[in-house]
Amino acid sequence: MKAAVLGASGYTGMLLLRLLSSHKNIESLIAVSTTKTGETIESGDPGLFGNIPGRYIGIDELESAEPDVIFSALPHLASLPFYKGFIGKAVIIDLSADLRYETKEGFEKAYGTEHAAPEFIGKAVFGLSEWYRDKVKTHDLIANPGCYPTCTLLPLLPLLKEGIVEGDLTTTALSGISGAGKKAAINNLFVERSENCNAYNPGKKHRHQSEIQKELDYTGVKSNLLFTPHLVPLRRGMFVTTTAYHNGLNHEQLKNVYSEYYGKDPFIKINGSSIPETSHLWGSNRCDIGWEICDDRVLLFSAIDNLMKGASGQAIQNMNIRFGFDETTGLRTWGDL
Ligand SMILES: NC(=O)C1=CN([C@@H]2O[C@H](COP(=O)(O)OP(=O)(O)OC[C@H]3O[C@@H](n4cnc5c(N)ncnc54)[C@H](OP(=O)(O)O)[C@@H]3O)[C@@H](O)[C@H]2O)C=CC1
Ligand SMILES: CC(=O)N[C@@H](CCC(=O)OP(=O)(O)O)C(=O)O
Repeated sequence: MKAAVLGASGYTGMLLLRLLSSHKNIESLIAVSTTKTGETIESGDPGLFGNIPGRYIGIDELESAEPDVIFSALPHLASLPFYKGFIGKAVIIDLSADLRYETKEGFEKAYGTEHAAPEFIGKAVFGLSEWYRDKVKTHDLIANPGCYPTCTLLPLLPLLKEGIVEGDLTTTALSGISGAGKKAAINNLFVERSENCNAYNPGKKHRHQSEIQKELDYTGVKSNLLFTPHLVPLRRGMFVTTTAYHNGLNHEQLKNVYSEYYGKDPFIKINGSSIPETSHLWGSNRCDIGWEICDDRVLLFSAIDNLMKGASGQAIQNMNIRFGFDETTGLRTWGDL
């Protein structure tokens, strides 16, 4: 199969190329770049050490390359103009937020800007793999979720679905700096970020509040999320703590619920009372889930690698599901030291 990556020199694009280069079902890899067209792929990512020969091509050359699957790792609204030419010809997996909302209003409210191609809204599946696996199998447009929504939703959804948790939910989320992408920004400089930690865009000021809330609402259970993201001085990694009120719960029941929902999922590790750590899963496509019951409240802990399960890894997982490959092909369940 032939795979193309748009935005190939950005963080998630680079990681997609690396992962796809050792994926047994990918015979040919096309790296599309706006800033590096014509340059060798290795010059854009010296870490590859010759694993992907060839050069970056421009977007105008993509159609003649005839890809079977296109990963778009471009900023929000940048890839929509290219969609039209590939509908019906290739499966598109978009890492941006362009197609994550089912309504134009939902997107525009969260992003404060007009949607560039509303005709595609509602045509994509929200690619939270463990929840929408059956729909991913049949869709040619797959909207990969954001990293915060992936890490927050995975522990919460089973509990809402079972009616164990409802009402006010408080989520504190910590992200590594690579979550902000490779673009140059003063706030992302080493001197600004090392030995430093702060919250940003609290509550509804962050666009992921509504991306998470809409998915919680689809369970049919009423909830009210208060979401606060933080930047922490890690290169990669995300840790989320959600506090929720429960209506009578013990450790064993919680363990049974998670086992029922995720027991067969290769990338979910049910930690129980052992609190997850980002360093345990770095480089893997895992989400580790732990918890602590405190009287009438439960603390849910979850950790992912923002560039893997939060972006490129989940995108490959979705490709595997869509094309009927083993879900773990080209991905790891173990973390690096
Ligand atoms: N970083 C993360 O943890 C996560 C990111 N995402 C989403 O994935 C997408 C890619 O993110 P990420 O790889 O981190 O971003 P980067 O900023 O690292 O890379 C984006 C790449 O897109 C290309 N590009 C094309 N047009 C533009 C433009 N107008 N402005 C800036 N870049 C442009 C550039 O590559 P080139 O010149 O090669 O075309 C650039 O390197 C985004 O939509 C992001 O929201 C989703 C989940 C997690
Ligand atoms: C640290 C940091 O800046 N994180 C990004 C989220 C990255 C991500 O997953 O989100 P999208 O795919 O929706 O861009 C932010 O807060 O906007």
